[in-house]
Amino acid sequence: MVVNHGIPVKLMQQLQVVAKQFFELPAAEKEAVAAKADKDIEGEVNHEEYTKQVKKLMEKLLGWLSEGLGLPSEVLTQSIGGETAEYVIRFNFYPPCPQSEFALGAAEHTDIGALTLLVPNEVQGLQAFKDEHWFDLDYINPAVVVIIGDQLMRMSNGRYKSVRHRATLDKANMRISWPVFVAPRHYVVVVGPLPELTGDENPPKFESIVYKDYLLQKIRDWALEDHPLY
Ligand SMILES: O=C(O)CCC(=O)C(=O)O
Ligand SMILES: [Fe+2]
Repeated sequence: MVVNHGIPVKLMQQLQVVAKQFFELPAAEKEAVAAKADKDIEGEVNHEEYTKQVKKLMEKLLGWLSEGLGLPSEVLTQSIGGETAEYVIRFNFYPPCPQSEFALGAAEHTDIGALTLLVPNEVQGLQAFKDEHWFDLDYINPAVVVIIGDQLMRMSNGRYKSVRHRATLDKANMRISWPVFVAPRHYVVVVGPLPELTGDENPPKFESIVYKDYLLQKIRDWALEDHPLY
């Protein structure tokens, strides 16, 4: 979790307010807003500014993670395609569920991309799997949760591990989370262990493949495991 992340707290609060308003709209209006390519929402939240700040933070973290591997800071960002890397923001809405012990908001998974920055609202729900147990990630305002994804694990030849995580439902409150994912654009970038990290003593633990093929493989595996796709 990072706290001094540089994303203005006011922007994070605006996101929360607007997402809540959006969720509370009747279904038909929701569709109308979505169809208008977020125009109404854009009026109230400075999305461009938010995206710019998140990208800056993402690049800073990728820089530190590169240095953590003993490599120049730009290596990881470059390896996912530099300026061509794809940033995707998702809004997850988890309605209250009185029988929350029988359901999950998001089934367990690892994130497919390189790195995820997640901002949750104040309702606890995110859990990470470690040492054979699920742990609650406590909500810390205004922290941003950093989740290592599959591509970072593969690029680092396993030195960074992608984190299994899931989201539970709250009995009484709606939970919202805003993850921003960074990943290569599907068709062009080959992702695999960085050559600087492999050699005779460190054979590659992962195959180098085009990101799109990795995605397809993962979706196929999920389908075989009967994982819900979302
Ligand atoms: O809502 C959460 O806290 C987790 C969401 C998540 O893991 C995802 O969208 O990939
Ligand atoms: Fe996730």
